[in-house]
Amino acid sequence: MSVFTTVTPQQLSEWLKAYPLGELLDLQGIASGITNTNYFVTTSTGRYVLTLFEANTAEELPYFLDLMAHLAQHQVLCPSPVRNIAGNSLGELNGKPAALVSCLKGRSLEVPSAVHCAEVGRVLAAMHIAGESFTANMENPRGANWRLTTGNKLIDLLTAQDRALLESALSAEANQSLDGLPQGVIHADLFRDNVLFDGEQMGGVIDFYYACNDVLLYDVAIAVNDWCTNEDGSLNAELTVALLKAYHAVRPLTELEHQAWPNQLMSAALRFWLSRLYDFHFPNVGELTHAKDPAHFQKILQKRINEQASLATLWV
Ligand SMILES: Nc1ncnc2c1ncn2[C@@H]1O[C@H](COP(=O)(O)OP(=O)(O)OP(=O)(O)O)[C@@H](O)[C@H]1O
Ligand SMILES: N[C@@H](CCO)C(=O)O
Repeated sequence: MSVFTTVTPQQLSEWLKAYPLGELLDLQGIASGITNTNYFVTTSTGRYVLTLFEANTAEELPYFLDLMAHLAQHQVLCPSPVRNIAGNSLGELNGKPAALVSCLKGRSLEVPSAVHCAEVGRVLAAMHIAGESFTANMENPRGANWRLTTGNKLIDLLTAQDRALLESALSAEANQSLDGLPQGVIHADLFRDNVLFDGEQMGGVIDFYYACNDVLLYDVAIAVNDWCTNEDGSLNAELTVALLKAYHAVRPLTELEHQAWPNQLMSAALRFWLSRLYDFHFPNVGELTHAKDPAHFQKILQKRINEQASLATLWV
């Protein structure tokens, strides 16, 4: 269930007096999502999504809301935050930071086709290009330093096999050079549950709350590891090439990026294995987010390490 903080129609009608959105017609809690409270809101001017932020503080949120506004202004398919009459897109409702954004069409997919993967590649490249003119900066909270310190916190809790896997991933990270790889604003969590599709038509990308500055190819690797992976953790060649080709058509990938591709796939798998392991071993009492299965990313990481040589052949 994803209404952690209840909002009544009366409370929302009162709150909406600060917004140029007309009269409240309907309010429906959204069942999916695991971190925040989300509602579909219909007013006399349209349909919106209301989010009450359960994890982020009011100080952290302007970067993400400003980024979404910037990307939407640059025709990237993503929610556009609604400003209130005073010009603010971040407010407070029932004690939580709260924002209204435009409602996108569609729903998330579990089993994408090559057409869907190509759409994801295209929108990701468009996002990376539009991000070039976004001036605010955010260090990656799950970047290489975090991966190293988190790996060190976890290592003694792992089985011998997992410890060996972690050691080889961390040592591959320490030996890779990121020099010359294009950097910029990345989404950093472009999984299937963060993209909405209406048939083959993309509604847009949601959930920008891990966005930050980092290597652009790393963002592509995060998406490929989720969108283009077979049951056994190996890469699906057709889906991978579809995503990469569509991306390349919008932002051409370089030879240096080709060389870095196997390692970036490995780093992206390591990041999510570690965050899932961390949530499993150190559950945050009182936090609403539910731990996801670390074994899924253990399998993907193992494949990315075992198949380094063949990964380079899946390219544009
Ligand atoms: N702008 C939007 N337009 C349409 N639907 C949206 C929008 N934002 C969110 N949703 C719907 O709400 C659901 C929950 O949103 P989301 O996945 O962002 O939840 P969360 O709890 O905030 O984050 P997460 O579950 O990733 O931790 C989505 O699956 C989608 O169906
Ligand atoms: N997409 C992440 C959770 C949100 O960051 C995962 O699947 O582990």
